[in-house]
Amino acid sequence: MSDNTSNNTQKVYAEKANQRQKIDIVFKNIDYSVKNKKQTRQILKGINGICKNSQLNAILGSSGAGKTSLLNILCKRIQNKTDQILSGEVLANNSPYTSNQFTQFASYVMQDDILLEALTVKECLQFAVNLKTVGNQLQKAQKVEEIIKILKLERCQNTFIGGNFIKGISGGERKRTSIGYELISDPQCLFLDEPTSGLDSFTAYCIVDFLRKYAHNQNKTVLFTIHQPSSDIWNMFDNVMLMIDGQFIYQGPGGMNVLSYFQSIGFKCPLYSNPADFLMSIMTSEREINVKNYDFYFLQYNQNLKAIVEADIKNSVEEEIQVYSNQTNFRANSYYQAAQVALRQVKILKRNPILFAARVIQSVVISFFIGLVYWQTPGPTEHPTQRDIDSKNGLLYFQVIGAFMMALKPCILTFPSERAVFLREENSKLYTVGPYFIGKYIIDILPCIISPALSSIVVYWMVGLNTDNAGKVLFFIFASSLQGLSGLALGYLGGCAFKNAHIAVAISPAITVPTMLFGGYYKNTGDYASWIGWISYLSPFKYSFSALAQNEYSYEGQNYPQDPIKQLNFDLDKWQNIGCLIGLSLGYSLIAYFLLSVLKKKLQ
Ligand SMILES: Nc1ncnc2c1ncn2[C@@H]1O[C@H](COP(=O)(O)OP(=O)(O)OP(=O)(O)O)[C@@H](O)[C@H]1O
Repeated sequence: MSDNTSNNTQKVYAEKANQRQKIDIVFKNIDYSVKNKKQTRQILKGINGICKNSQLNAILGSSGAGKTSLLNILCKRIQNKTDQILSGEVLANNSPYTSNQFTQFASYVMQDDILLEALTVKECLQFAVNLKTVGNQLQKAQKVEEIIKILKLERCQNTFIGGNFIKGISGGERKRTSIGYELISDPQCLFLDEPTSGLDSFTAYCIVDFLRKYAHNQNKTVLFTIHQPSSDIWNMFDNVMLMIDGQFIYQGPGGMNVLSYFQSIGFKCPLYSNPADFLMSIMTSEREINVKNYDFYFLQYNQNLKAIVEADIKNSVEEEIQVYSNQTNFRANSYYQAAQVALRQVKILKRNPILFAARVIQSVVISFFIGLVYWQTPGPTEHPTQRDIDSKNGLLYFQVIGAFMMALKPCILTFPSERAVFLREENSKLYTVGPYFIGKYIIDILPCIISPALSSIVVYWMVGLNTDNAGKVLFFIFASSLQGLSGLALGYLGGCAFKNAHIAVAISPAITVPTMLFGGYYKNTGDYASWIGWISYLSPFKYSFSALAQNEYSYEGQNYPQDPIKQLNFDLDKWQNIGCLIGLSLGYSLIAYFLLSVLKKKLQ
């Protein structure tokens, strides 16, 4: 970015900053414990503190000290529950806030950069701008440009985020994109969990430098946890909190002040040491001598610093937070949210043409082989034997399984990874569950319909199925496509229920195999034991097999002497089966939607 542009951007922000409200975040007597079957473990032990506006506030501490827990509590990600006991007060300008209110004045950049790999940096930011800001397309595009410039993402703005399948941007660029995502709503407070982890020292410096300017020039409150900052980064902190074992041993101005304090209590930093390294060396629980000193640190903190922190808390800003009353925080309507999610899903589909083509080619090739195996199976006018009818039943059931599996597998494999993106975006209030679900579902339907439709056409003509009228062919395609949708619905259900794709894939046969067994092909529908036969009503295979069989076996002229429909013992006509299939798919989709809603609540 040229210096001129940078200066102009800074000027605009400085002007805006004068009109913005300052927010101090205060926490009092925070006690946090987690319970498991065996024990209760206290993670934060009655701590008080303040994160001042217009300052860069950093939390440092030994591993497992409770830094992320504190951050999560301030960001309202941890609530009081049976296995998590939380007490104390968290205040913004001296008022408590809810998780929803938090998103109106603050944003949280989590440690993991959860972004969709098939989108470019610019598209990611554009998506967030569309859903989080008001204005016309031009203004929104300008906002994206602005964020890209501020975060120095110009060079990689059109590069894919990347991941397992697509080569993408670097770790530092990912982190800056994640920060950009949260900056879109121009929050007054920004919380970040280890924003420099895994980055080289220069990239880490650039990120902290940006955060410092952001806090200073725009009166923002910035708080983050950090491990092993370099001396350059250390010198940028305005306010430092040092934490050990759920308690503070220092809280106050950064830089030399911290070292002076520790020198005053008998711990002098060697002349050429990095201050952060020195502090870590006296805090880490790996050294026995440190652990012995912990009580001394706590005592000194209580005697020398606690009162100062409490005085700071008393003097913190008390003005009522304006965003609550101004309603400046924008949220797009549900239709717009669904449309944006759908458009993004189209992009993702288009970015994976090989995957899409593979699905189509696979279904055509498999259908071709099915066609060869069942080539011109005799119809009612060709003196069919019982074996011919059995073969045709096999073909119809195979068609039903194929349509189902081709929709289920890709969905169950990809949904768990997109679930993390959903949770992050939902928590950032980009959209609600309903519009997300509908927007994604509408687009995911397309490949699930196209593959069975193509496969139906190939199979139909090669096998020589019922050609009484065009309606028969169309019905076959329609029923096969609907069966694909039921596979998609069960795929969503599995994907929503399990966090990990491997677990979802491993467990899915536990649902699909029983429903397959009760589809009416492997055992006659009239022969199931009554205590277990009810499972057949939950089987999409039963309805689609029955619909296809009734479509096939009802000829206008001469019919099969054996009456295959009677043999199969189906009790519903073909349209009733279609109705049940639609109902079942909707039911599975609703359960998936419900699971997604529960999941969302869990994260908050
Ligand atoms: N929900 C939980 N259940 C059980 N233990 C937990 C839970 N949350 C946190 N802990 C434990 O509490 C301690 C503090 O965790 P936290 O993530 O806050 O530490 P941290 O200071 O951020 O550590 P690090 O720097 O290593 O990330 C850890 O020992 C962690 O294992």
